[in-house]
Amino acid sequence: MTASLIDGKAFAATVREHVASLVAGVKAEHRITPGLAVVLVGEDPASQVYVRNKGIQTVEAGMASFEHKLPTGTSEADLLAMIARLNADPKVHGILVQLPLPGHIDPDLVINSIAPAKDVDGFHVSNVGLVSTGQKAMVPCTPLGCLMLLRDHLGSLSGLNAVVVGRSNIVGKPMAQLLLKDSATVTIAHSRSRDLPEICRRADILVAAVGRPEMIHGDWIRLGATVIDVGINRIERDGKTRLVGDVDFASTAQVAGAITPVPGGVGPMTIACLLANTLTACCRAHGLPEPEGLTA
Ligand SMILES: NC(=O)C1=CN([C@@H]2O[C@H](COP(=O)(O)OP(=O)(O)OC[C@H]3O[C@@H](n4cnc5c(N)ncnc54)[C@H](OP(=O)(O)O)[C@@H]3O)[C@@H](O)[C@H]2O)C=CC1
Ligand SMILES: Nc1nc(=O)c2c([nH]1)NC[C@@H]1CN(c3ccc(C(=O)N[C@@H](CCC(=O)O)C(=O)O)cc3)C=[N+]21
Repeated sequence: MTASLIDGKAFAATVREHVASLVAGVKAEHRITPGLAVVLVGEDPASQVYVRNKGIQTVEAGMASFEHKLPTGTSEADLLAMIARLNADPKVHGILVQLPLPGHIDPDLVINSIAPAKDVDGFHVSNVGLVSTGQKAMVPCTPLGCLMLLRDHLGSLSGLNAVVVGRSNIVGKPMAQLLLKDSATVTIAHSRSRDLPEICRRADILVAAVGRPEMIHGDWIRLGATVIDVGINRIERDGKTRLVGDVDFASTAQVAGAITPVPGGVGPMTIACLLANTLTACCRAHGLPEPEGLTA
């Protein structure tokens, strides 16, 4: 069997177009421009690339982009003060603080200082609680993007065995919550799990969010499974720098029914969902009808 490709890049483009057309409507009818503030502390080159891409795509969708680049040595107090200003700024509907933060700053403290209604990453404890109890929330962008791809590919997830490899607060745990909400039977595996290949072989849906290049092999995959590869790993091969996922694409594509590529899979969906969340936050802030089809 040869897997079909789940084209996240193309799907993300349709999500961004949908967002852009709704943004145009909000601007024309209500004279409101949705705004996203992105805060980057430090010089991490990968983070700089992501932040630049987010800024470009925000503007392309017709929204306002506010980028705040702070030096590595910025104190926690100064960062908290900046977030307080953004919380109070009516032009800012969404706030994203790029992770990871430098070691002297407590990420939980920073994330929980963002106004929950502006927390477009969905990382604030109150959004975590709202998602896990199935209430209206800001849903984390990467898991939301994965869910959109899965629903588009499979229709219903009800009753399917889903295995999430990875239990981070930003990907694994919220992914598991969303799969559970869609009535999948969910297993969360991690570095202490025994016999990971055997656990993965039970999966109708396998979501890999590990951060280990090409760790998951084709012989761990159930025939016909749907594989979502969240991993973004930069490696050296044949003297070139390449981007690979947490799944060994070549061997997995022989067995799976469908698979997301890296690049061009989950990554572009993450940014599309960030734009969608910013529009949703803007509509909620102004009492406008909730945009349809953009959240979980
Ligand atoms: N496409 C996108 O938009 C995004 C991609 N990513 C990528 O996704 C990947 C995961 O990110 P993130 O969740 O932040 O990473 P973290 O490092 O926070 O979490 C990794 C998880 O994988 C588990 N793990 C590590 N090694 C193993 C192993 N050998 N076997 C089983 N489980 C293991 C860890 O287990 P334990 O808890 O026991 O340590 C942990 O739960 C990375 O490649 C990252 O770059 C992240 C965010 C967005
Ligand atoms: N507060 C916060 N929120 C995040 O959502 C967040 C974060 N911090 N820190 C880092 C991770 C990582 N992340 C990615 C987003 C897009 C791509 C993406 O678009 N990737 C392209 C390729 C990009 C390239 O070539 O480097 C692709 O997969 O096709 C990847 C990774 C968001 N993250």
